Amino acid sequence: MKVLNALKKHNYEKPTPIQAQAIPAIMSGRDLIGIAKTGSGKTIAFLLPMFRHILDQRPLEEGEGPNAVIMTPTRELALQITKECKKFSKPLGLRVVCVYGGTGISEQIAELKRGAEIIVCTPGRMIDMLGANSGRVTNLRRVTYVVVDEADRMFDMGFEPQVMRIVENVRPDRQTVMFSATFPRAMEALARRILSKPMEVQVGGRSVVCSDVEQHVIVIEEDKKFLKLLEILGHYQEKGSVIIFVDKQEHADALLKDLMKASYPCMSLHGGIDQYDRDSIINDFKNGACRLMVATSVAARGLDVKQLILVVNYSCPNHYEDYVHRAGRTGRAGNKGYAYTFITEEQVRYAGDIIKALELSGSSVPPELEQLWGTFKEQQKAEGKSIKSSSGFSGKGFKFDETEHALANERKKLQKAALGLHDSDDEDTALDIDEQIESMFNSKKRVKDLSAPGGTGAGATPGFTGATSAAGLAGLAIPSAGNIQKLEIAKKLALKINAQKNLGAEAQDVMQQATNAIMRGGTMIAPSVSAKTIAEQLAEKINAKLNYTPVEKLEEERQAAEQAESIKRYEEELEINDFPQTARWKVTSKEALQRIGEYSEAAITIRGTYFPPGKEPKEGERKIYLAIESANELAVQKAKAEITRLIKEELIRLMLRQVGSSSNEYCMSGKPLCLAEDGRRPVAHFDLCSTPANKFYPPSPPTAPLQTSLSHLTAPSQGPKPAPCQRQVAPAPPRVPQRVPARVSSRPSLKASDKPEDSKKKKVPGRSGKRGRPAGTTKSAGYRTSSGRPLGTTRAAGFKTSPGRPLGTTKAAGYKVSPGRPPGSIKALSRLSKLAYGACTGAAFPYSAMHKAGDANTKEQQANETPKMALASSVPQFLVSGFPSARNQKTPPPSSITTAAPSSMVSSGACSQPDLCQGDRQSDSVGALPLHGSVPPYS
Ligand SMILES: Nc1ncnc2c1ncn2[C@@H]1O[C@H](COP(=O)(O)OP(=O)(O)OP(=O)(O)O)[C@@H](O)[C@H]1O
Repeated sequence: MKVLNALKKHNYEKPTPIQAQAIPAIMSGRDLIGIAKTGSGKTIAFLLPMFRHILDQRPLEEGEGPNAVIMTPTRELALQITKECKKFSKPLGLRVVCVYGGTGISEQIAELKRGAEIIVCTPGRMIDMLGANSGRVTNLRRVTYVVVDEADRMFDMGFEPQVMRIVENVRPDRQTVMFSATFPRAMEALARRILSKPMEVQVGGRSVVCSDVEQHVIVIEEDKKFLKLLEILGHYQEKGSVIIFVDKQEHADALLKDLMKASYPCMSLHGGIDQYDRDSIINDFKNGACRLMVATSVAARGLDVKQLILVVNYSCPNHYEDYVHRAGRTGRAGNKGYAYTFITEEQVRYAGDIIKALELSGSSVPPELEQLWGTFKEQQKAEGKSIKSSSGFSGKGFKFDETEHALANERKKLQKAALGLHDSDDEDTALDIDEQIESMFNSKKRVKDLSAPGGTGAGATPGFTGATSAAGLAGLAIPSAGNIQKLEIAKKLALKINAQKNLGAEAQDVMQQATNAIMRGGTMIAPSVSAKTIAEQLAEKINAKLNYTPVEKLEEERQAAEQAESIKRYEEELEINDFPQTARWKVTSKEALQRIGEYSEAAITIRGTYFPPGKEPKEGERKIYLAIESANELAVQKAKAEITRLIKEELIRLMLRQVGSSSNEYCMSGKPLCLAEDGRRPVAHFDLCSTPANKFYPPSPPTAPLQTSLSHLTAPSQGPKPAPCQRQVAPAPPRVPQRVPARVSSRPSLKASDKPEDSKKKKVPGRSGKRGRPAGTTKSAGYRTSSGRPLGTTRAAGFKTSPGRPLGTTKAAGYKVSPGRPPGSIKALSRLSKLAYGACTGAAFPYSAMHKAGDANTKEQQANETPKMALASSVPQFLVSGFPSARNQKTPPPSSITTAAPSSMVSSGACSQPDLCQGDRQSDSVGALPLHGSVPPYS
């Protein structure tokens, strides 16, 4: 009833087609992929079933995390969904928190601590939150409903590792739903890994421009574009709001200035703008305070502005999906809209996608565009080149310009490598990393057999013999401290066998006599053989001939095998000395060791000494290594796999950073990114995982091309020493050898240079304060507030400036620059680095470790936390009206609902990527349940 009232209040009179079909399907408890055109109301389609789902759960208790998590690719979209969600959550008494990057984390932490049933988030900040305050801010233990909005984008470059990391830490029998207007098949296959037997609801075409959008494409010369824009604006501006899309941040700022000069008040929105300003720009645009906005594709998805009448693609979109989403900012919720696209002859390679979009949506293709494309195709054919579709998801990623495109490709390859997904063309990258890690580990394995004094060390390697290897009985004649313990065990075994056989001392067998001799410390003499032993041996011979095994012997063998098994010890050593410092930190910190130990149930110790590059250990010394030990071979393998994963993740992060630095990247001083003296980038630079203040190093020599080999990360630099940097205030940390105690269990005592960054709290004198505040000044010293406003002024007082924008200037004056970045400089590469960040933080909470870390009742608790399915009877009547049989049917009936191929179909060739389609979860009871059933408890 409360939902119904809210629907009425916001004039939602009847469900849109996607809502009518997706809502009952989700309420039946199934995982779902929902595809429908832009502006068709997908948000409500996943929100309404979510409220029902949450209301069926027991209330949250103190310290418990949310019931539902909604993930989106952009901050603006996260805010928009939160707003939409609040329309319903307030009357229902549910709490929503929006967790997104670029803004103060403390407010979000405070909100989360108060408790929230729903979190709407961007994945990167969500990972931060999960790791914050040792997981005490929020957790995923109560999450049973997960939404991935704009799912294709979320599984495109950049977000996938983060999304996966979050989803993998939610209980496996969760309900997961995904929505988008575009969903290329390749992306869908990837996304299906987190779904369980999903239904697919597709309304209209798969990736088609909404039919309410009238599309126009104009082939035009670059220098005539602005005049044409003014002509179009003159026609449409007074009818509603207008958004103009450009390809780059600097183009957005330049066009903004030109439009201001032409007396069009406008704003610009792009990734280089401070998040506080981005939020207020969106607000102003949505409420009509400003009706003209120049934006990059950051505003292409999800943005819902009711009165938006016109979209102008001032720069031609460089992939199909981008075109569909940009055009979809208008013509929403049944309203009419217009989209104009400028394309120059130089951009002819994008013409194919535009033609495809026009054709699929039933619009006419202008003859000059067709002609341009035809000529291009012929040219390509003559040159023997093939023409590919520039879908954003066929390995090309989300392009800004050619350089960024190349960098994005490299990033994508590395991310795929991290996830173990290989394309034919990037297979070598993944293999390279795995092989190189394995070879750098220089792994040494051994199995210690402690079941008998003469036990052999299987797979023993040089340097591993000694106590455990049986060097013959003669070798055992001088018992060492090590073998006394083992001999003791052997003795007990022998005594036990004798007791079972009821043999006297005179009937001791050969081994027992040998043991006694050893324990006495003397040399072994020839064993005396009793008549009973001889009789037994004879009996054994007869039994062997008759192929008969006495029952007692069988039992005895079983017990012996059990005993032997229980005292086997598996060991493996992984050398980590030559990995980059941060990679070593990742696996040697106290928390990491503890976590890996808990997860794998193996003991991990740090041994040896760190040797810097070029130094070799002397005799008797060993380079730093991790020793994994367990009585269970599987535990050792698990620990090794986790260590490898952590190292790989860190190496990939470092390589991604290298990708970012292989172009003009700006450090906070506004100068090109500086490298450390050894040619590496300063560790803390853009590294949001580490807490120390930013380091400033001398400007780099010309950047080297990207290398996917690990050698450049580990080998010392040969390059010339760069000139001193004006802002250099903190020298690179000295690389000194350090000794690590021979056996350190969970608390390694590492020296400063090998300690995790966050443990170094020392402030370097003279280092600048936060947000570019000069050292020594504080906020209260009147310098400025955290958002760049002079102290004492309020936003309302008209001082709402971004950091760096001169006071009194307006956003529209084009001064909106991020701190330290010169106006007009692009920040896309730092954004790439930030995206890479997910690869580094997310590892902190493997599912099992997280659940183990909780209290002892975790499993019991989880069993009680069964996600109950929402009942179809709760579907608001108005929603069901367009869908009358929804209440009584087990599966939604309309023919437009296509149920996704079950695994059996997949394996029979229904899908080209069966391995991906089958998903990780083999069995899922949710999908198989009838409409009114309930999900079995998770245990
Ligand atoms: N049943 C309904 N009746 C009327 N308006 C609706 C209904 N459902 C949603 N809307 C409105 O339609 C607009 C578009 O909805 P929404 O943003 O959910 O679309 P979308 O499909 O998610 O679009 P995109 O693919 O661009 O993200 C919103 O303004 C929303 O309030």
